[in-house]
Amino acid sequence: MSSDPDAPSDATSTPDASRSGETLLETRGLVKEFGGLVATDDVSIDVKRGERVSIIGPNGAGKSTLINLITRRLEPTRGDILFKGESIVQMEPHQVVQRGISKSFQTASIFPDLTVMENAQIAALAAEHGEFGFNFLTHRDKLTDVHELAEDTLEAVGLLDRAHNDAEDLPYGDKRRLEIGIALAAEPDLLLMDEPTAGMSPEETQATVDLIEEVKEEMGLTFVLVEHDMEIVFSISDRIVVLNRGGVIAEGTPEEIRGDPAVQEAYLGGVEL
Ligand SMILES: Nc1ncnc2c1ncn2[C@@H]1O[C@H](COP(=O)(O)OP(=O)(O)OP(=O)(O)O)[C@@H](O)[C@H]1O
Repeated sequence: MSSDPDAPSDATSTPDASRSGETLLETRGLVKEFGGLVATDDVSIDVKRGERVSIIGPNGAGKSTLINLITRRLEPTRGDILFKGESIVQMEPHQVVQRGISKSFQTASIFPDLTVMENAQIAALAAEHGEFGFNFLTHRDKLTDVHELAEDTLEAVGLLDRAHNDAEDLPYGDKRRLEIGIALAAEPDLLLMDEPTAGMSPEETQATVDLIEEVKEEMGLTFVLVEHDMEIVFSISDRIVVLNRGGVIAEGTPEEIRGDPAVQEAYLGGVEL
């Protein structure tokens, strides 16, 4: 348990969630080569606790590759990734999740035949047990925790009234909300989102953006977003990192990025953002 008197009291916060300003994630000289192709070219970025950072760039710029390196789905060719000051490049993907990095919109994160509540419970159970294994003596308390966590998660993403529907019967936008919920059930410090609004109607997109804002406010979450929709990027980000051909060509606040001629040239061929 936390002895930090400043620690927020809600169940979803970690004991050190109040240390905003601390660097949570850092990549150092990160390189990923696929054969002769340099997909990630010497990328050094940092993300502070509580920040909302968007990664933008043209098709093939290396955005998804960077996310997949951070989640350890891809092996870097060179460089280091630090999370809470600890190198994670030798870790397995599940260990990275345990350290507090969660990615939403992973393919097939939903079990379609199970109810919304069962999906949330499985995610909460995985978060509770993780690599620590199953402890028979604490089974009862753990299960109570899991039920509460699943319920809190569904409430946070606005799906509690659909808890007993089969996941496959949810409308598309609600499925994406459930995916966010599944990622949140792991109680991450850092949420990575790769194109969360892809394939959504304008209404669903707005609802998802509102949800991301709510979650950020309620949970004090730090997130890194890959998104093509510039309206979303400019409205939601504290800071924007621009990639082109694997390298960082600009970094700054939405205002700074909007006025950056190099970004306009590289990213949109000179069209004003
Ligand atoms: N597994 C892979 N094997 C070989 N090349 C790859 C692989 N994954 C990505 N690439 C290449 O690396 C480069 C960066 O791809 P990546 O998917 O990271 O870009 P992106 O910025 O996410 O693009 P998009 O916006 O189109 O999703 C591209 O040239 C891509 O073809």
